Amino acid sequence: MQEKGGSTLSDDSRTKTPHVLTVAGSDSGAGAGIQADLKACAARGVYCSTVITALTAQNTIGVQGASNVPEDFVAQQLKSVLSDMQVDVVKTGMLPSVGIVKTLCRTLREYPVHALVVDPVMVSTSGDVLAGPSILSTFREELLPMADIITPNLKEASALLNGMQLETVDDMRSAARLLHNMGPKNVLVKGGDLPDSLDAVDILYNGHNFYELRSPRIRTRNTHGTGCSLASSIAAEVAKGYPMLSAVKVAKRFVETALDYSKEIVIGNGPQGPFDHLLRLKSHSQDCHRQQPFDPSDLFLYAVTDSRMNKRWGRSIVDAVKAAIDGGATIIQLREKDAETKDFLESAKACLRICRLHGVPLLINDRVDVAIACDADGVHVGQSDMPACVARTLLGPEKIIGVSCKTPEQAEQAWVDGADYIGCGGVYPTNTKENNITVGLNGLKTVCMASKLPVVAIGGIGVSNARAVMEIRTPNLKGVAVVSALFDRECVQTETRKLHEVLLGSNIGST
Ligand SMILES: Cc1ncc(COP(=O)(O)OP(=O)(O)O)c(N)n1
Ligand SMILES: Cc1ncsc1CCOP(=O)(O)O
Ligand SMILES: [Mg+2]
Repeated sequence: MQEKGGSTLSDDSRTKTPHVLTVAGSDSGAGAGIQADLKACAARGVYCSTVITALTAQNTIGVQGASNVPEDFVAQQLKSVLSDMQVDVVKTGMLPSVGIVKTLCRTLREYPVHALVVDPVMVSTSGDVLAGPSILSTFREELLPMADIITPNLKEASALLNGMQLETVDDMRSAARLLHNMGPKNVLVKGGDLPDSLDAVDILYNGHNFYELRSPRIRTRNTHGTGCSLASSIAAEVAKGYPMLSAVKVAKRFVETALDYSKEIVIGNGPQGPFDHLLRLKSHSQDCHRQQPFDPSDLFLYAVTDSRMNKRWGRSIVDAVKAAIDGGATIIQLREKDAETKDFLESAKACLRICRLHGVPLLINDRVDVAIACDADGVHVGQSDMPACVARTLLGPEKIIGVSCKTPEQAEQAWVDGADYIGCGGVYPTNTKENNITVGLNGLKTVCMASKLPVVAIGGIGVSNARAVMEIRTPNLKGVAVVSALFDRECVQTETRKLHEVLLGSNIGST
């Protein structure tokens, strides 16, 4: 690894960030090329710098135009990055001229890196030529011998082997051996285009062993950029320090997961769409998305379910949630301490559909994993649950996070951790939560005054005392959270409605 660089910090004061430099062409449609490399590296948690070799005008239909970057400007970009930025792995994609390949090889000799991943891009997935045959001999003589791995598809392997026919897995093994003789340490021949195969088969050869890497073929239109993404994901794993076989396996699993996730996304009108590296774009029907960012007035009447109570009264969680919403609940928390994870997830998905239809946010108590799995609107965590800052990292910036707090210090920490609201209590004694210390109205007031976040009061609250709670009248107190007074009753809807009226009568939520 090269050590050149201009930092004034001493080495032991720095944490090394894994860094991939991609040397490739720009794809205006952002499915492949530099753009795919950036997304793949971001998804794999690795920094990615970029040297652009060509600009292409392309979309899901094909490549409409290409313009090479002048060789000396490619050289300048390479030098800028490699002389300063502690690159671990260089990954190459579209190298459109002999001059650019030679420039790259020369610069890598001057600034050696830990590993070189070569995706010998020649033809785009749409069939357009991105690097002509004139380049083949320079690839063979200069670039391939420097590579730690090359990742040709069948067409590229065949072109590098003077048109050798590749139709079977045995052919792929022979090709891998012949390509290995050209100098790269590892060869991954990708068999995605192999005819008559149910599985996708790739062959990895390291000069000693063949590895046949099989996975189910994913039927999707959205495969544009898979080659670039696989190569940059391999580069990312190698940059993290993984050995080549592990890097290839993890990279393949990542690309397959992303392809499978993106099977149905629709971008562009052409035959080959891009896929979603960050696993975020899958379309949910309009009514399935929470429309609004968190609104503190949602805390007005906060219904918190309890599986034991619902069981006692012979109703499902879904029925309980429906009834609470019909009675006027403004936010729901599923607090299912006894449920099996699988059942909890199923119930959560069903409740989420109802909540989304009514525009009521649904949070999950304690279980960040369940919240992620069902795409709930957020979580509520206590002082001994997953820290809110960790939940925030896992859930992302848009989800709602509530934290239980009994003191101003805890409220301050919740704010620092990126929470959206705090739940303060038990205000009154409760049988719903064992060994829970009661803070009383004074404790509630102290926390509300100190908190930078909106507050919902919880613990022993019902129709008879909700008004007294709200009458502490601090601007931060936005509502009450209630379990037994709603769910340990015969008719959830009636009890919720009564509480709703009391709260409206106390005229809060408007402050
Ligand atoms: C709105 C609200 N406030 C407080 C709590 C209590 O959370 P926690 O302290 O984690 O206790 P459990 O509910 O997990 O027993 C809450 N659930 N909701
Ligand atoms: C979960 C929780 N956290 C503090 S008190 C409490 C229980 C609230 O239940 P109830 O509304 O039945 O008193
Ligand atoms: Mg908890």
